Parts: sequence; structure tokens; C-alpha cells
Amino acid sequence: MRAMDVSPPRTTPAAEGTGTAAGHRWFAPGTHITIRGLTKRFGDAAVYEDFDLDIPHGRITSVFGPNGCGKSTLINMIAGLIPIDRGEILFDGKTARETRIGYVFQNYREAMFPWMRTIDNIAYPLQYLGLSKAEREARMDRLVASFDVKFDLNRFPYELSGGQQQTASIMRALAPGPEVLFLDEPFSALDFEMVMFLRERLQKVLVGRKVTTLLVSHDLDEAVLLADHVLLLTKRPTQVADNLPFDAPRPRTAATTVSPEFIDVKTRALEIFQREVRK
Ligand SMILES: Nc1ncnc2c1ncn2[C@@H]1O[C@H](COP(=O)(O)OP(=O)(O)OP(=O)(O)O)[C@@H](O)[C@H]1O
Repeated sequence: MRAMDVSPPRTTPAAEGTGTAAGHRWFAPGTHITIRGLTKRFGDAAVYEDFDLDIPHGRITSVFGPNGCGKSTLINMIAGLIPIDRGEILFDGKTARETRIGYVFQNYREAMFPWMRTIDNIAYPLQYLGLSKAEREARMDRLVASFDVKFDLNRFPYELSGGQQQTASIMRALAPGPEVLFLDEPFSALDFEMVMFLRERLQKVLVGRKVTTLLVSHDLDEAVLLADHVLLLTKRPTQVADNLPFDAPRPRTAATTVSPEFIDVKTRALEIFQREVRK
């Protein structure tokens, strides 16, 4: 089943290409990531079988579905962290290797280099971009200002709280200016005050920079609150159950969760989820 708004054919003549790095490949306007015919097995178990999906440019897509349906596997395959068995995943016609990607893991405790100060951890990816020292410093200044952190970034990661470490992990993922950001349950181990802070900061930065974002969340409120699209998955072999747009104004806050439009999307998502779980 397809995911988003358009229905591109699997293959089209070269003339219909959109002038990408790959030149001959077709993708729908507004689409950033195109997945076609994706197949992934673990042993005898098919997690994905001929799976197609279009992920829009510069928007936040939340991935939600039954336990073990393959949410993490999906974003890890898209990010190029685990191999696919068959199919094609392209970013504006490019491969993951040709795309600047950021990734935030659930387990922030193992995400940072413990021997480096937090600020140096965050700046670490910048050294691979070939920027001058002045450019690196200017980027860091902008990033630190946009997150408005209240803790001391000169501390070592182990001196920070979990929420502060995860804030730093997110800042590090954003430091090189990723075209695509992957977040796998980034807030699930954090206290609610920190979750509120991070949701607000993250939205501001992602929407401001128009970063294509894929967020895996087990929390339906969070999945809907942050998303431009809520991608609902079926049980395995996993397909797209539905893809619900949510276009409430930003920044979205706790107040958004009591708005009629939020409740409407959440209710529809819950119905689809329950239908899939019962199958
Ligand atoms: N490396 C692996 N080897 C074998 N099976 C795997 C491997 N990675 C994932 N799986 C299996 O693939 C399925 C999908 O796993 P995945 O972690 O992607 O699901 P998920 O939807 O993110 O799960 P959850 O809801 O529990 O977070 C699960 O049944 C899991 O056990």
C-alpha cells in the first residue's frame, strides 16, 4: 500500500525524471525520500515485503504502529544503518551515503564520548565538513542560541542529567545541518518537564530549518503533537495502514492536545491502530 498523496508508478521513462543526482529516477514533487519495493527479512520472518512509501520534504513524519512491526527497522534501513534485502531507498534521487543524515538514539547514555566535554561532543561532526574554525564557531553559536540551554555545556556528559544529555545528543545531530533527521524514541526515558522543553525546542529548530524528520514514538499523543503526518503501520509483514495529515499551527504545546483538531487526528489514529492490532 502507498503512503502519501501521489501515486507514482514504479518505473517511468527517463524523460519524466526531475533532474536529480541519479538523473533517470522518478520521484513525486514535494517528496524527499522515496521507498520502492522494500523487502527485509530476519531469518524466516518477513518484516517488510514489497513496501512503498513517499516521505515529504522538510516535514515531520511520526511513525506509529503495533509492537514489533518494524518502526526502528524502517528508520534504520532508511538511514542506511542496516542493510535491506531488496528494493530502493532514495533521497531526492540520492543514496543515504550521499545525504547528510542526523540520528538521535533512545539511549542517550551511550551516545556521547565520555572523555569529551559536552560542547566538544556537539561540535564533533562539524570537523568533517571542511569548515573554517570561524565558521564552525558561528554554527555552534547559532545552535546553542536556538536551543537556549540553561545548563553548562562545558561539563562532561556524565555530569549532566538524562534530559540534558539527550538535549546535547539532539544538538549534536543537528550541528552539521542534516537534510534528514531520524529520532528513535528520543524522549521515552526523560521526565515530563524535559520532554516538554525538548518538544518545543526541537519543533522550533526543525520547522525553522525545514529538516525532513522521521520520528518513532510509542506515545500516540507525542506522535500526533509533533507530526505533519502520522504514518500508521500494520502488523508484519508491515505495510502502510494510513497516513494522517495534522496541520495545526506551531509551536504546538500541551494546549494543542486538547484542541478539537488534535483529538480528531488522535481518535482516527487510535481507531486504525486498534483495528490493526486486532487483526
Ligand atoms: N537484528 C535482528 N535480528 C532478528 N530479528 C530482528 C532484528 N532486529 C529486529 N528484529 C525483529 O524485527 C521485528 C521488528 O523490530 P523493530 O525493533 O524494528 O520493531 P519496532 O516496531 O520498532 O518495535 P517496538 O514497538 O518494540 O519498539 C521484531 O520482531 C524484532 O524482533
